[in-house]
Amino acid sequence: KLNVDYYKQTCPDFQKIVMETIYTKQSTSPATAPGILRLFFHDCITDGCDASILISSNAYNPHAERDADLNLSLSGDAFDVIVKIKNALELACPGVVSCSDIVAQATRDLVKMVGGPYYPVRLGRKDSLESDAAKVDENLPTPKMTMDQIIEKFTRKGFTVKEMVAMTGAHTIGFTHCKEFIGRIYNFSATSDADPTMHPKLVEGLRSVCHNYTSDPTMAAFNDMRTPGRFDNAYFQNVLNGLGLLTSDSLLGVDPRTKPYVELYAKDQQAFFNDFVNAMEKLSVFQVKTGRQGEVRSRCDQFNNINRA
Ligand code: HEM
Ligand SMILES: [Ca+2]
Ligand SMILES: [Ca+2]
Repeated sequence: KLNVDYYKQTCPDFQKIVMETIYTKQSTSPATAPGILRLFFHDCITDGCDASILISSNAYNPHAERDADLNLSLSGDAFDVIVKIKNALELACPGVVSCSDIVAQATRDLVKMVGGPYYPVRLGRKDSLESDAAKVDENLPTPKMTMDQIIEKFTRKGFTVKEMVAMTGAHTIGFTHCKEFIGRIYNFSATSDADPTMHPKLVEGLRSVCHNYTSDPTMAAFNDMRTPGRFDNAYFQNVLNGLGLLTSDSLLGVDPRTKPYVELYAKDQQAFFNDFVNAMEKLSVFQVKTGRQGEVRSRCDQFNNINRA
């Protein structure tokens, strides 16, 4: 049903418009690429790649997905670039391109723009007719989960351990807010101030970044302090060197089910890119809606019937 040429007749400039808009946006706002990659993951893993995450709450639907706690830290730049692409597309070919296709295509283009691999994006998704904050927690992994719990979140949806590790290589770009790792750098345990598996230099650096995070909760650290803006395999090298930021990142380098992949990707970037591509192609078509299961929204943040609950 989905195919790469879906808009060839109906919106021939689709690819060009997405490409030009992301390029301008990323050049001025480097948080865009990591922001949209995370947004895409959160959208797809919660009932499929259907732009459910873009809906804004309103009086009829007061708890839309993006208002869930785990989605509050999604980057404003990511939502913004989607609005910009949608506006340009509505001028060129009104009512044709779905928001979910825009997110999928823009994610691929932005990953490529910051140094990541290219992969084909099949098109023809419809946008969701629901968006419910209550569905988020059960679907998303969190940094304090055990590896059993994290693996279960992914395998329940048909993703293998290898695909999970490859996709989490996304942490090679972007930021994490201090509150996500603060327990690792202060008062870790009765016997240790900091998580002993974390490199002392990283602990020191993070303490300085986060020293007043309670008064300024926007404080954040680079996920990959070595090449923070570049999509490469440095994340996996970090994980093996005690430079993983989240507890879940560090666990990937320890658990016998995930460690072999981390070791492979740390020394072979091409192996990481190949597995990332395969996993992202799979994620990109996860539970997509077609035909009457969805609609092409005219605004990405609203259902076409704005009274929809
Ligand atoms: C293994 C389970 C995972 C956990 C526990 C996890 C958790 C997190 C957390 C807590 C943050 C920081 C958010 C913030 O403070 O703003 C983050 C950031 C990020 N995550 Fe994950 N994540 C996981 C897997 C993934 C996957 C599979 C992807 C993509 C396919 C991904 C992409 C990202 C990106 C790109 C960022 C940076 C966002 C930005 O800079 O705006 N993560 N993740
Ligand atoms: Ca979704
Ligand atoms: Ca990097």
